Amino acid sequence: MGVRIENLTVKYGDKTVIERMNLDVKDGEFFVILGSSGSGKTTLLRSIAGLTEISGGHIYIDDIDVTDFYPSDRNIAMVFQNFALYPHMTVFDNIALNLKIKHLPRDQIKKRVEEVASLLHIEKQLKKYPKQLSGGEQQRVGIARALVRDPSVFLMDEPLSNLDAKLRREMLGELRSFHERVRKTTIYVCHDQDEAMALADRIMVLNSGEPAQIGTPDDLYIHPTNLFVASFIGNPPMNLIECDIIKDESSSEIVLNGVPITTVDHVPGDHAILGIRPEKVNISLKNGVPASFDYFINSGVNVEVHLDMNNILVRALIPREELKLNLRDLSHGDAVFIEIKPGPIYLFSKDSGNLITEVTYDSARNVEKKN
Ligand SMILES: Nc1ncnc2c1ncn2[C@@H]1O[C@H](COP(=O)(O)OP(=O)(O)OP(=O)(O)O)[C@@H](O)[C@H]1O
Repeated sequence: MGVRIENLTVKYGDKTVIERMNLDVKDGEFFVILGSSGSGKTTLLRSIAGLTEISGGHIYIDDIDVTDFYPSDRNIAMVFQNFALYPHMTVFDNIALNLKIKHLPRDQIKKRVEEVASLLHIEKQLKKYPKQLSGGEQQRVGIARALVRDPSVFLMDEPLSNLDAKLRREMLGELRSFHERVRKTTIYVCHDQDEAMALADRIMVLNSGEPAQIGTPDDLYIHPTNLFVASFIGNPPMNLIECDIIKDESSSEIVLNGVPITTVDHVPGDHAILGIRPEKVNISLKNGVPASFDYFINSGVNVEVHLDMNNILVRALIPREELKLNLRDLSHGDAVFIEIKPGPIYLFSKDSGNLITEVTYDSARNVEKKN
């Protein structure tokens, strides 16, 4: 059950966008395909829908090989970023259209349309025509038109991207709540990591048509396996700073800006990229790795402090109540120290970008100020 992709290859002319991709989306899973513009998200989704011709491989929906099926025979419902409502039909008729085509009994159609309309808070708009609705309401009608059906799979391509920030937030909650209730396999394409983290059971991060990592939002956030995912997931993004590796016979010491941070099992090379989440960085006037204060941004619950370490920006995200010093006493360029809080830190290869090791940093061994 669910959706299975085997050795999928998609080409446009002689340009290969997806090459021999394998993917298993479980039955009832909310699966998000996340990637930047041009990474192949839409191509992948349209291939599953049967709207893009594929050059090789197989696509299974509910264990049926649908590779040669027409889109209309794949039992899917799609929501696009740009969709057209029928202007001469009421909202009710727009939503009911697919059910009428299937000749469902009238009372059942009415019940289903009203349920979905209520879920998306457009129950008062059912008698109106599309042009009497705001952009956000029209978008909800487009989504309702897909949700009202009972397909094997929902395929959604950036359905919220035309909405303003507040509506988008609301709709994220509604889509997730709908999914909790129906548990229908959903494949959802977006480029926004906050949206992906909010919705997904699992996320695939796409990098130039290739899966960079597949996992739960927590997997990707806590255990990124490469620099691409580490820098893509997280807001503000993970600090990625070049460090030195000083070796003795049995172990390697990670040294940041001249200050030893921690010892790890032997790792290759003399340099690596150290990854530290901004929420694991604190600012101190006494202990830690030398840096200079740049500026801070107050975002309510947290304060985001920008620090400079040899021309590299290091962000600290500090809960306001944990702040031990008054940031307004600091001026641009003042010497401060970066303290690392207990928790995971990451070492990535400078060459391949792959994770070398993940270490649980222990503050008991916190670095001392060097004189
Ligand atoms: N019909 C087409 N003909 C030729 N090249 C195409 C076609 N559609 C997409 N491409 C190319 O394939 C690559 C992947 O495009 P795709 O639209 O799948 O990316 P995407 O991740 O969905 O991007 P976006 O977020 O901008 O929609 C891009 O380099 C794009 O230029």
